[in-house]
Formats: sequence, C-alpha cells, structure tokens
Amino acid sequence: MYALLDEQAATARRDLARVLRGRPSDPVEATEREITASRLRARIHALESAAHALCFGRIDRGDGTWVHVGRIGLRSGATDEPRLVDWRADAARPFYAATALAPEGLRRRRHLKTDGRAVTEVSDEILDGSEPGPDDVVGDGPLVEALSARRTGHMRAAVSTLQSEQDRIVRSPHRGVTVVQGGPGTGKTVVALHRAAYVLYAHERAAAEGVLVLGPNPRFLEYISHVLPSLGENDVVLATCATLTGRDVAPAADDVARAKGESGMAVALADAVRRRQAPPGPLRTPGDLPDLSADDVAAARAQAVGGGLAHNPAREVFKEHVVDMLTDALEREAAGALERVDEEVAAVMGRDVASLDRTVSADLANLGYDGVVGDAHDDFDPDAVRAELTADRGLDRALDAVWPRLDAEDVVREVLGVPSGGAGADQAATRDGGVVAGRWTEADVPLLDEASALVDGLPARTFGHVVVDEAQEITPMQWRMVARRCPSRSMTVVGDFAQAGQVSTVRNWDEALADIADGRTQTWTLTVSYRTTAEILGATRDLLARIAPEQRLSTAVRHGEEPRTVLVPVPASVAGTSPAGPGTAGPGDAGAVAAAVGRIVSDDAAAYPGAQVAVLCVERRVDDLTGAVAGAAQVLPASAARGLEFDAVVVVAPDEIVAARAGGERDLYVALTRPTHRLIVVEKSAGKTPR
Ligand SMILES: Nc1ncnc2c1ncn2[C@@H]1O[C@H](COP(=O)(O)OP(=O)(O)OP(=O)(O)O)[C@@H](O)[C@H]1O
Repeated sequence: MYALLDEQAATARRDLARVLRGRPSDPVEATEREITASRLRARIHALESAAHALCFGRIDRGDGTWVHVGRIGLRSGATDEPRLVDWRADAARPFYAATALAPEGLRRRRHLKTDGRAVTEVSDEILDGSEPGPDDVVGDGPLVEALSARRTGHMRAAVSTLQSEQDRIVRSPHRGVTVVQGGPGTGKTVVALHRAAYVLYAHERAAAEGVLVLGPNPRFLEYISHVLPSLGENDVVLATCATLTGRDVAPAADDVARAKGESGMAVALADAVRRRQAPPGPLRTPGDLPDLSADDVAAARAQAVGGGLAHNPAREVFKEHVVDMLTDALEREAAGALERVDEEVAAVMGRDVASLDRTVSADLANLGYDGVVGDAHDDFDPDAVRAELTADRGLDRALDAVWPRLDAEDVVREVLGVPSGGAGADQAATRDGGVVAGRWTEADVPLLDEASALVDGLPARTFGHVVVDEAQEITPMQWRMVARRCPSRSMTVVGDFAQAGQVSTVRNWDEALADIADGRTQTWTLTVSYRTTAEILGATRDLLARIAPEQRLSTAVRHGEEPRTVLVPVPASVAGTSPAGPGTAGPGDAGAVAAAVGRIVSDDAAAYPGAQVAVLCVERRVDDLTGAVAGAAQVLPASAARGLEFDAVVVVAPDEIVAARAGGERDLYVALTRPTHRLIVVEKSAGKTPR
C-alpha cells in the first residue's frame, strides 16, 4: 500500500510540474491551469497526510473475503482493484458498526498499529462467536489503549477506534442540523470533527464550499487543530465567534456580553435601519424638480424593500424608482408646457400648429432638406433625463434625507447609545467593564455582523457545512451569525447544557435552533464517557444532580485512581468561613495555596514525567499559581477549560470557583471533568491539617 501511495504521489507531483511548466496563451487557459494545479496540490497533500497510519484496520467476512480500511482509498494501478478502502466509504462501515451482537456478516475486526511503515501491533476482535484461530491475535482492546494513552496537548483523530454509537452519527445521511449532546468526555468533539470529514467526503457541495469549525476559544481550537488535517482535510476554517470576522476586539465582561447576546438586539438593529428607509412623508427635491408625494415615496419604498436586499443596495433600487417617477413627472410637465405653447402660437398665428409644421416641412423640402418637423414631444428624451437625474448630486442629497447610506458600525453605535464619530466604541468598551478603551469588544462582533448583514448584505464567505462545538455557549445573536454563514443549514452542533457558561441565556436546543433549523434537526445523545474514569465521574454525581437534575451520569469505560482532596490550612479569616464570603481570597492564603499547588504539581511531574497537567482556579489566582508551578503545568481559569483535557487536573478552591460568578457550579463541573487519569482537589481549611 505504501508503494502504491508513493507511486501515486510521484505521479501527481510529475503532473503538477508539467502543468506549471505550461505557458497559458490566454486568461481562460491560465484559469484552467490554476484549477488543475490546485486540484493536484490537494491530491498531493491528501496522499502525504495519509502516510501516517495509512492502513489501520481490516475486516474479515464470514465467507473468507476481507477489506483493509485506512485514511484514504487506494486502487492498484494495474488492475484498478481496491486495495485500501477510505474509512468514510460504505464498504468500511462494518469496521465501525459491527458488534458481537450484530456482527454484520463479519467474523473478525482487526486493528493494526504501525510505526512509520512497519506494523508493530495487531489486535483482533472475533465478532461471530467462533473460537480464535492461530491467525487471530486477541488482546486488550485498542480503544482502551487509545484512551489510556498519555495526552499530547492536541486531540488525535479517533479514526481507527471510532465506536459504533459514534460512527452512526458520523455517517448519518441527515442533511439538516445534527445535534449531539452528552456529558463531558462522551466524544462529542470527536464525533463532530469526524462528521465534518465525512461530510466533506460524501457531499460534493460541502467539499466545494468548505467547512467552518467554531469553538469557544483559541486555546480549544489549537487543541483540536490537528484532527482534520490528519484526516487529509485542509479546507477547514477554525474560528471562534469573536475571530470569525477577523476584527481585532477586546474581551467583554460576562454581563455585558449576555445583554448584547440577546435576540432583542437584532430587533433593535433592524428597527434602527428600517427607520432610515423612507419613513412616511413626501420627498422634497432640489431646484426646479417636482416633489414626490408621500404615496409615491411609499410605492418606491415598497419596491426597494420587496426584493429582500440590504439597506445600501436597496437604496439604489429606491433611487431608481424615484428617478423613474421624477422622469415621468418631468415628461408630463414638458408635455403640458408644450401644449400651452402650441395654444399660444395658434392664437397668435390664427392657424393650428400641425398645419404650420406642414408648411415649414414643405419649405425645408424645397431647400433640399429631407424630413419633417417632428412632434415637439419627441424632443423629450427620457433616458437622457434619467441619466441626468441619477448623476444629480442635489437629488442624491435629497435622497440622503430619507434613505441615507449607512455604515454598520454607526448603526451599532446608535443602538448602543454611543455617540457617533471619533473613537465611537470608547463608551461601549467602557461599559463592557472598562476594558481597552476605543475598541470594539467580543460582545460587539455579532452586533456588527448583524448590522453589516442589514446594511450591506450577507457575508462574502459562506460554508457548505458548519460544526459548532461547545454550542451551549452560543448566544442568540451568535447563532444568527452562524446561520448567516451556512445557507444550506448543513450543520453539526455539539454541546452540553450542564456545562453552560455565563454568557448565553439559551438553555436547550429548541431555543438555540428555533430560528435556524427549519425543523430539520436530528438529535443524538452520547452516554459513554471516553475521557475520564468511573471514579472521577462518580465524584461529580451530586454536583450534576444539582445543576442538571434531568441528566444521568455517563458510564465510564475505564477505572482508575480515586480523586484526592488536599486541605490547605489557611487563617480562619480567609478560609470558607470568612465574613467576606467564600469567593474572596485574602492576601493571607495566597502563599499557602500556591505552595501546596506547587508541591502537588512537582510531585505529579516526578511520578508521571511528561504528563499534561492543568491547574484550574479562579481568574485572580492565575498569576500566583502560574509562578508556583514553574512551567510544569498550565494554569487556567476554570471558566476557560471547556472542551480541553489533561492527564491530571488540580482544581483549586472549588468554593471560589462556585462563587466567582453566577452559575459557577457549572464551571466547577467543567473543571472536575477535564482529567483523563488524576483529579486532585485543593480545598482551603481553617486550622485543619492536610490529608
Ligand atoms: N472512539 C474513540 N477512540 C479514541 N478516543 C476517543 C474516542 N471517542 C472519544 N475519545 C477520546 O475521549 C476524549 C473525550 O472526547 P471529546 O473531547 O470528544 O468529548 P466531549 O464530549 O467533546 O467532551 P466535553 O463535553 O468535555 O467537551 C478525547 O480524548 C477523545 O479523543
């Protein structure tokens, strides 16, 4: 298979070199050359990225035939026989779907582990109940091995161990919004990313338009960034709602972001724009032009908004109708004026104008000029008048009074009550809790996007499929922003409302998707926790019952160490009983807590060299603790840990995390469910001795 891969990559490289050597003779040929070259580059990339673990599985059917499953499909050059089946192809489905209860005609599923181009391990599952033979290698399941493996800081593709409950979702033929919910570590992200890869493979349109993956923060995006490229998919944009538009923004305080995330903002923005679209009343025109009546203005407005265009392009339509109406009015005026002139001429000459015209024509013919004196009405050239009116600056200014061209930022400033002009976002920023003055904040991005859509039209870049991870975090205004980028509404939305943070007020999928899914939603629930151990999950049971009583604890596939609690004695005034409340960390406890955390982290590093360790705490302890762990662990606010995972997690002062912000219990739940192996909880205690 590697020989085939090399051969095909070499052919593609040769073809590319040939194409690039060609000298196109015209722009059409140049475009064709670019298209062919980019197709070949994509092919070379796909072949190169498939080299790692090219073939990872094999299924043997009951009739003695078999299929090898891998990252891409390969056919033998000479006979065109399939040699390796792409994991997304139908023929590979039994590799994922078959179980001992429903073997799908399979006798055996084999997992291959490779190091470079050498097979280092083979592991078989016998699915039809037959006894293992001498060729079968039955041992510890590859899933357990994959899950127990040390984390690297980047999520890995799970293409060789995708479980059948996950595979069903990945391959679902559903074309609308696919929702995947489930507790922490149930593989929602894994499913979402593999589904994106599947959709790119199976749906041409998605492949042509690309995939957008939205995550809660840049750290999370970095964590998942290797998965799709390792599956050979590179036409994927990773973004947060804040970075999606490429605008440089400051962070926003939770309460401000929540207020700005409400759908009422969309109504306010739409109203602000609509008020600028020819409100009832006549149009006062400059100079000698006739004014337009309120009815005429209303008719032009109806035409302009009827086409569903955004405000600025619709202004052009409005203007066209106004110009047409004025042209008609001018033509009528001209006709009226000429009739009056004719009558005056007839009265003076004592003859009607038509007979005068005939006489003049006859005289002209005698002088050798051909032609008749035309009807004076023919002198009115409506096209010329229209062109003149269209270019008339004065008329454009008059139109500005009823239908001004708008700027999206100004509309947002107006709705937020910030005076326009100057550093307009100053006050918005100040109201966001005094963050960097003079800049828009993350919370403004969906408003600016909404205003842009209202004023200038839909975003230039849209996607064939959109994945929304940690979707419980998305505010109603952000959902609108997402929908705008996915006209086909082909989306995979994954999340868990028990882990919801502070900003979004959306509490269930119906609410989240009401305006975007057209009822085309398919919802799946994952129940097996692949990340963490039964012991760690068990420690969250009471908390989960409080924050999401309707949810059942997931079932863990692994067992491990019991979580540990380390008590740090601190002066009574700053322990949980402090009059200032549990959310306050006095100067008295910082040193003791930091020293304890430093010790825990260095002990863990000594016992498990190279392990990924995180210390999760309240925001204000981050600096102190970062100093204390001296690079041996990542220190993060608990609220920023959504979606991430580590070998070991130290949760510092759970009472502070709970008290730090409304809904802090959900932050604590997120923090406690991040470890794959070890959970250590550091609690402050007044006068108690450490355990
Ligand atoms: N089939 C699988 N094979 C190997 N590893 C898997 C599989 N499914 C899940 N995992 C692993 O389990 C862990 C948890 O998965 P994932 O992050 O997708 O869960 P999640 O439901 O998104 O969690 P959270 O709600 O906490 O964000 C990851 O390390 C992932 O790689």
